[in-house]
Amino acid sequence: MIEVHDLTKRYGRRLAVDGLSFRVRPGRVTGFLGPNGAGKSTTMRMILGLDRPTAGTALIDGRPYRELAEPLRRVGALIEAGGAHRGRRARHHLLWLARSNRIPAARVREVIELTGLEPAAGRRAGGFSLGMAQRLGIAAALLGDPPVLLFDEPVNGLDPEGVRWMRGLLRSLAAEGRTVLVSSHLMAEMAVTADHLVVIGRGRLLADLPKDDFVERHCRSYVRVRTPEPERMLDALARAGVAARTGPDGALEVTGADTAAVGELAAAHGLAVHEIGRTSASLEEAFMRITAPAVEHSSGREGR
Ligand SMILES: Nc1ncnc2c1ncn2[C@@H]1O[C@H](COP(=O)(O)OP(=O)(O)OP(=O)(O)O)[C@@H](O)[C@H]1O
Repeated sequence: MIEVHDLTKRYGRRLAVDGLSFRVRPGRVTGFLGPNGAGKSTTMRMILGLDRPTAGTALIDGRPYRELAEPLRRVGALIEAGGAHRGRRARHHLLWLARSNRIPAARVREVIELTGLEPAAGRRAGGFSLGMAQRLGIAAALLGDPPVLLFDEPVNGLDPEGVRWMRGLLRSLAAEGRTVLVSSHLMAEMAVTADHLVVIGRGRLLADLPKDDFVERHCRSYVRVRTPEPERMLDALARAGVAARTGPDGALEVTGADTAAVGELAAAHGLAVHEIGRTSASLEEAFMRITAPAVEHSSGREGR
């Protein structure tokens, strides 16, 4: 488990992380979401002891990172692709890491297999594609078989096959009962990968809830209906006491009535219907709506 309590980081006049508190539980993928500059990387760096908090605490299984004995066996992280010396061959990099952390060499073979790194294991890390560098970074993170894993924007720059592989890996690590925290600035990506969402903006917590609850709470569901006589349709709906509004493309968005009721109302008024169906606002729209104030505030204050 990861516990962040009142975590704050100030860089000069800029508050990168501002009194953040949340928990990351085992057995599920927790998506750590926020627009660019929201403070995700800074938070992860503080959890990993790479940055010192201005205030507050970040604990892994009840202890700060610096107090963990054999940290590679407690927590693994992919913070930036690779991390290996460019001239060093991938297998040698992993063997060196294993040796310096008293991890048996047999585990190196296992993580190479697990990450699909075999074809590149004998090559120098400097010539790696981003996809291979990511796999090497993940192999290193998994070396100590840690119960807690952090990934900072792991799908950035990956091709579709790499993205699919990464999603599967994150899900299987969580299914094994590990604590998995994954940052992203793309809601659509977390929608397919995460079970739980922690959303931040401008260093502050905006939402912390199961993904399904997020969808239910923020993704308004409505009946979309297109008719050549929208004004008459709006009038009929209003007289029936059903809320509706005109959407951006001219179709009507009706809430509080199901498809059948809307269709029957149209028929009763002799209105032609060209299109009708239930739809819901996308997760991406909901994410933009929630984080928009933080983004606007940020560009206003920082003059970016
Ligand atoms: N070492 C640093 N010195 C000064 N300011 C920093 C430093 N690191 C981060 N910041 C600032 O802190 C804020 C949060 O940055 P951070 O990288 O944590 O955000 P992020 O959510 O990870 O964004 P991104 O997705 O763009 O990486 C930004 O305004 C950034 O410019």
